[in-house]
Amino acid sequence: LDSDGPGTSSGRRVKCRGRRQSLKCNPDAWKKQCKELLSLIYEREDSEPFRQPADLLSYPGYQEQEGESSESVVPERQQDSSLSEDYQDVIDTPVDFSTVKETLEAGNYGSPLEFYKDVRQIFNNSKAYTSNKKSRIYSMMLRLSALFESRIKNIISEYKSAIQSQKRRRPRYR
Ligand SMILES: O=C(NCC(F)(F)F)N1CCN(C(=O)c2ccco2)CC1
Repeated sequence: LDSDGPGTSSGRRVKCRGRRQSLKCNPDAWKKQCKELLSLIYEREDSEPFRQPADLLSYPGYQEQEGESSESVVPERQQDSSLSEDYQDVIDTPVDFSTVKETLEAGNYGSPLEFYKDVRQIFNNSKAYTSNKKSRIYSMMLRLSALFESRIKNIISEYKSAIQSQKRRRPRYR
């Protein structure tokens, strides 16, 4: 916990005095922060392979968009669109950003930690599926994962301190 500055000899956190709406104390602030983080992810071209489920046969379309030699984007295991059997064999828990977005917008995440768990599954699936650490999609995942981790850690620590300060404060009689 960062220091509260002078006047708190006990070192107790007084940052959450008064209205809960202030940024540091609102235990619901994480929802908007995660929506904003998801928008940022969608803006990045690196998220394109992860915006829809990989078991669709839309994969061949992906090569046209790339304009690069098809080897660079088609997963090493598959040079044709039969990705689905292979992908489903290898990946037990397929997840993509469209399902994460729906869950968040439906209010079906109870905390940013649940959101974090699903997004990390997207990245872990990509690590599990790739057979070549130099593949184009794998390198896209690495960049996106670095961006995500740098942003989610503050969302989670603010959430944890908001619920901590909620527990320690005197019960308020309504
Ligand atoms: O088919 C898709 N996405 C759906 C599409 F094509 F509509 F965007 N993907 C993304 C997930 N995959 C990977 O993480 C991966 C690692 C190494 C090579 O691929 C497989 C390929």
